[in-house]
Amino acid sequence: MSAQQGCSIDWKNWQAEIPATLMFIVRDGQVLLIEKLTGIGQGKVNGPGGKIDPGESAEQAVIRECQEELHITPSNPVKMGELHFAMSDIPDIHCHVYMAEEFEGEPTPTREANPLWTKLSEIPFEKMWADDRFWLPQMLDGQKFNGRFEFDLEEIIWQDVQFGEDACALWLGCPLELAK
Ligand SMILES: Nc1[nH]c(=O)nc2c1ncn2[C@H]1C[C@H](O)[C@@H](COP(=O)(O)OP(=O)(O)OP(=O)(O)O)O1
Repeated sequence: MSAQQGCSIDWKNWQAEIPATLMFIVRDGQVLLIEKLTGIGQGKVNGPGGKIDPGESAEQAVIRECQEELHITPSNPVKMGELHFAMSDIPDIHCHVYMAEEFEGEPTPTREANPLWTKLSEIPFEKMWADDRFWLPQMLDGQKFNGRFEFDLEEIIWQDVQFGEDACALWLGCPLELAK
């Protein structure tokens, strides 16, 4: 990985085509991951989530995606981070990342996802997007973050991840949330 090279993205004026979400539910030393069966990242392990629909806030979207993908409804989601993905082969993505400790329902396999309760010490990074190892462990440790990644296909060619309260100041937010 050549993540130390210069970055070709003008992040100041960067705008993603796709606003999206991710949810990580943690309970009893385990995190609820999915094997993603459809959409962007099909075949990878990730948290449940997906695109934000027009008129939705990021929080509404992440709850809806958990309902659609796993038939569960997370309670009291906490926003933990924003991810900015400049991609080479698919549209750029701006992703809002949440954690929760409680949910209603029973995680159920669907057309879109298989639920995978995973020990926090056994997260299968080799089956996940390449960026996850640079923010997911810290987030599961309670740190908020802001991450920017430039990808060439599946490879990270530039990255910057910041943690802590300073990172929250870098969040772009969700325009629809700001408009509410
Ligand atoms: N580099 C990356 N690292 C990561 O951890 N998650 C990523 C990622 N790039 C994309 N994602 C996630 C964010 C979001 O949850 C998902 C993209 O949304 P999807 O295509 O799954 O949307 P939908 O479930 O709305 O699908 P469709 O209904 O098929 O459009 O992929």
